[in-house]
Amino acid sequence: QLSSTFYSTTCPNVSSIVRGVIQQALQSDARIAASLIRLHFHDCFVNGCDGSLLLDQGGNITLSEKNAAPNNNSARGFNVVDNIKTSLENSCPGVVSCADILALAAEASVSLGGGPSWTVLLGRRDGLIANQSGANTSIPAPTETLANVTAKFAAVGLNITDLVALSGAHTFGRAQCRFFNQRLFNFSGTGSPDPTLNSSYLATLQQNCPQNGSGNTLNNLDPSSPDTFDNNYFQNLLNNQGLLQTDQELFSTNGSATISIVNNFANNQTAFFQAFAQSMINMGNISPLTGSQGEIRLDCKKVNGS
Ligand code: HEM
Ligand SMILES: [Ca+2]
Repeated sequence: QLSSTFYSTTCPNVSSIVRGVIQQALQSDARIAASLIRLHFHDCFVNGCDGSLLLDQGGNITLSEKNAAPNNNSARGFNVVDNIKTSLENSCPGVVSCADILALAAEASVSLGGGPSWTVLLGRRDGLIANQSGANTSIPAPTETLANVTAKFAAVGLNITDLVALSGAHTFGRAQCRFFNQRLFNFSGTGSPDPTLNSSYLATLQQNCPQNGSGNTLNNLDPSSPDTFDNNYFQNLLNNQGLLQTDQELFSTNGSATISIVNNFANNQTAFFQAFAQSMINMGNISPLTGSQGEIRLDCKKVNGS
């Protein structure tokens, strides 16, 4: 059972310390807020929100989550998590878990980006293991069908409103060409691009991600406001300007119950912000370790004593 007051006597300034480090990091990296919220997502979908994503490979950690396909050369921001941890160890030694740092960093990142604030529930403890195969199977891939992605959310207790709201995190941050270039030239062996791609947006993307070009080139997930947390992502979907296949599918899958949710969020930013905050709380509640389970890691990259 998580609680909003978990650190109120042991680390009363925890939220402002987390926020301060992120604010500092944003000065030199406009993308870092997006990168940090993604870490919380990739942590929570694998063994619950237990900081398992943060463990480096080595010693008893034979196969890290960092090295799993959805994270390798993709998940970033680990150095900022370490800076937050160092700052917290200076103020409240041995008290705040790395799993809670990710939950707090996600909220601060959204709010600093112009999005909603919410009360973060706290008291998660850090796990002792990583689950690389779990990361490979439980985190949705951008080429999956909507039915598959929906099933992966349902597997952790999240419904289609959560799926649509949380996909709205693609209102900021970047994606490498390799995650969507299957849409640009020969979609599903048709010899043509994905028909749900807006034609001028398609031309831009083909230019930035040419055939035989580097798959690592970065693109804004939300071309209309790349670093701002707003509802433009949903307006983009209405214009066939979703970057990932899984983004556009939320609106372009015939008969899907997600369509009316996208329409609502595109027309009503307040409704999106409210739903997003609730869905972040729902995601943060996925199977936390509490009480005497796990530990409070002293270094987010390593299990204590290893
Ligand atoms: C619905 C299924 C989802 C899929 C298939 C998906 C897939 C992806 C992919 C492929 C990238 C680009 C990574 C790269 O280029 O290295 C990305 C980036 C991102 N994702 Fe998702 N994602 C999903 C849901 C979510 C959720 C639930 C959140 C958070 C609540 C989220 C937040 C982000 C953010 C903020 C970025 C940009 C990160 C950065 O710039 O470093 N995504 N996602
Ligand atoms: Ca945006």
